[in-house]
Amino acid sequence: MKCPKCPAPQGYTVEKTCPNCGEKTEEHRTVSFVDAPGHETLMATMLSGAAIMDGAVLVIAANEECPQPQTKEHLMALDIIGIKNIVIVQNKIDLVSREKLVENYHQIKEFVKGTVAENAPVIPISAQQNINIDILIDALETQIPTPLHKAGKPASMLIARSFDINRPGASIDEILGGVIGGTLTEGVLHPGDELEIRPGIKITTEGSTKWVPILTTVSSIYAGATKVEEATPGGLLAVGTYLDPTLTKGDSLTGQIAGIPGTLPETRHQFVMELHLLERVVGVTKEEKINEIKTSEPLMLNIGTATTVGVVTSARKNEAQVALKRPISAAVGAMVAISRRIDSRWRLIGVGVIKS
Ligand SMILES: Nc1nc2c(ncn2[C@@H]2O[C@H](COP(=O)(O)OP(=O)(O)OP(=O)(O)O)[C@@H](O)[C@H]2O)c(=O)[nH]1
Repeated sequence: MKCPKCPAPQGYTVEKTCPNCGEKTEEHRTVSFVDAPGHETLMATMLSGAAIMDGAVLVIAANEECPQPQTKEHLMALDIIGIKNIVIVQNKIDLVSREKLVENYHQIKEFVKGTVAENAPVIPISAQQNINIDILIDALETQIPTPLHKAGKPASMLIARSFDINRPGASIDEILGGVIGGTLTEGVLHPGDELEIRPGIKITTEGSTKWVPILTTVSSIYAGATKVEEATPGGLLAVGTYLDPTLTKGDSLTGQIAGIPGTLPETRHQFVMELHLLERVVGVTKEEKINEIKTSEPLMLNIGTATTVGVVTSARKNEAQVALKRPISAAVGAMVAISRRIDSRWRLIGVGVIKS
């Protein structure tokens, strides 16, 4: 929300009235946040979220040495996935002296040198004490613009969640079918639009298996708690459909793509990707060199919101072919985050670009 009278940054507020002058605020922009995982969580969560992000806030604690292994891993992921709109937050400034703060700032600048975050602004804040949050919002506003350019294409949505129940408090006419949650990567979506979902459902008959795309119609759209008549790229949506709720139950459609029928990328059970491997494994105390990808090794692959395991069927220096355990719908040129199992955890080792 923004106050029409007070200039930014004091004008931003979550309140319906401006805390500064009492004027009624106006809705300025809807923003959704995807949290990155804590120490024990797999990188997949962060990588699958990364595909739908327009920008990133890299939070660094001012009272710790920078970089921490996890921070390194996350910056590397942003770098290779190609998220360029970044704001660095130097948090917990209430816990350190001015000298320590400056020292930590120089560590941050040294750490991001030569990376995608090299020129990102560093905003010192205290989340707990509510210091400089308005300045941070201002920085987000300029560094991460609303992705208007994506709206002029056929609607395509990456599905991050799917549910068998409607939102609590939904009216009776809305309780119709399964709900899919995610974000539009392109295009504009309205209630009443037809939707195709790919790869769809797995059907096994007489020992043979095939994946069949699902067709449905949008019944309602929510952006956060607000029912909307039009959804555009940016922000997380809950899209009501007329699907049998058993099809959307328990995140069963997570990783699939929904869009205007006939415009979605083909379903792939295997593909060849061009490889861009990192030099070293990041995020482990001893940074090991990354060896070449070998035939028969299993890899965890993140494409959009999909996570699948692929077994390498042939490998050359800059190229690998993988057979997928679970098919995906993805276009040529789509980015694949590649992880390898190292010391019982999946670790990011590079990216691939789908060739065929
Ligand atoms: N003093 C101080 N403490 C803070 C500040 N921000 C967060 N904390 C504390 O730091 C701790 C960790 O905060 P979280 O929000 O859980 O951090 P996180 O990065 O999500 O942690 P993970 O679960 O590991 O991802 C909590 O105890 C917070 O109260 C701050 O600005 N100042």
